[in-house]
Amino acid sequence: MSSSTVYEATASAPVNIAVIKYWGKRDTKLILPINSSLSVTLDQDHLRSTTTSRADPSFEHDQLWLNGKEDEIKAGGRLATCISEMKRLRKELVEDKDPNAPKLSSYKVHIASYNNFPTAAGLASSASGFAALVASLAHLYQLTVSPSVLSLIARQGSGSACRSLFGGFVAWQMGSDPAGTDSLAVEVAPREHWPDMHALICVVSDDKKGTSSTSGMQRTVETSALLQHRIKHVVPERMQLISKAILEKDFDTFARITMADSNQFHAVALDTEPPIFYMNDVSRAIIALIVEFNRLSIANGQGHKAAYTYDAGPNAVIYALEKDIKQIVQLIVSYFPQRPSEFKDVLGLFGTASSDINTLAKVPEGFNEAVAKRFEVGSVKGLIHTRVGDGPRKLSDSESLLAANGLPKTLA
Ligand SMILES: Nc1ncnc2c1ncn2[C@@H]1O[C@H](COP(=O)(O)OP(=O)(O)OP(=O)(O)O)[C@@H](O)[C@H]1O
Ligand SMILES: C[C@@](O)(CCOP(=O)(O)OP(=O)(O)O)CC(=O)O
Repeated sequence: MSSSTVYEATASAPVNIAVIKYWGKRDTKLILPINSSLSVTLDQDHLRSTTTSRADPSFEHDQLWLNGKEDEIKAGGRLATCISEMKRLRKELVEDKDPNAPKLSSYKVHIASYNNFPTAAGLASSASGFAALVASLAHLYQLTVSPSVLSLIARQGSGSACRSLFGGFVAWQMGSDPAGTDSLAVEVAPREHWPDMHALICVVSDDKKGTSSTSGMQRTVETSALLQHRIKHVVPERMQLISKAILEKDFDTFARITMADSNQFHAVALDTEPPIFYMNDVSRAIIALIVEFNRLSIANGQGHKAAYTYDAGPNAVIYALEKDIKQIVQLIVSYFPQRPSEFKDVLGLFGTASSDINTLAKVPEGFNEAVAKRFEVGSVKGLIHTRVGDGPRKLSDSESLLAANGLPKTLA
């Protein structure tokens, strides 16, 4: 190849939201968890990180820009670890075997990434972000390795990121090797297995910056006795039961376990010294609505029709089957009126009538309206309707985020 060859690749990666939560590390440097976890990958047509990586002998440092702003790559930090691990794979798997392969592992990289949703707003941007980083470097370095191998590296960026290397329903097996070689993500089922699994994300206003997942989970490991019970006696059985429920498309069991595990995660947060609160009054009101909604559907012989889950923040993610999502949106907006412009009917749920979602507010027949008070406009500041999605995608050169001079296009 000529000296003007551009070595570059662009990839996008999805967000994932756990139904069996990862909370606690046995090794903080390698990011090895104290329990296995399981998640649903969300559709990157709606929420995604896109990353372009370029290797060039003229670059002086490894540099990364996130949403157009340079993010420092600290020596020994998570970004530096992921980049150096990917360079190591390039050298071992490609350059050491083929003397003609360009020595890309010795070049510095420029990386530009863009999240199409708010970064660090509790929407798992670190998960899609590190998965997109690893996926773009894997294409740049022409590595023919499985997503599970790449998940070993994404894990060292942010634990939950390892699950975003697959679409569909994904388990992160905790493993037992102290070096972490068996702590990786595996596919439980692809999205095509259960495509009518949908999700409604309720973005809850949150002015205060809470406790980060990284520091919060370490405090829980150090101080919570309840966490020891959870990891020994609760999670292993739940992993089995929810995997089976997914394989059998048994939504009722899936929903029961999902909600129980979210509740227990927030219980171990409360059992931490000093206690950690991630949910607020809005979060708890959404729980009350879903519990009452399920009480009705169980009474009608249909079992659970909705499952809430909360990560390290007040936002709710409600999993439900496609056929039930419309009713759930109508219920949520009757307690949490929306600014008309905020609701994006991305999946065309309401057809043309969706210009003001509030006109469609409705509670189901027999619903006990006293289970929660009605909130002000903006308490839930946005609803995102999405569904189970696929794993990282390779994008074309025309979607590159880097300009010819090696800087992000937004800056060039
Ligand atoms: N596209 C990206 N590329 C590389 N790193 C990213 C990207 N997006 C986010 N990150 C990293 O993740 C950090 C945000 O992660 P953080 O855990 O604080 O928030 P979150 O992932 O949105 O929320 P949570 O993990 O609690 O659900 C950013 O500061 C950045 O370091
Ligand atoms: C509550 C969670 O979302 C916690 C995610 O923690 P992170 O993966 O953000 O933590 P680090 O490994 O320290 O980066 C549960 C989950 O996603 O399983």
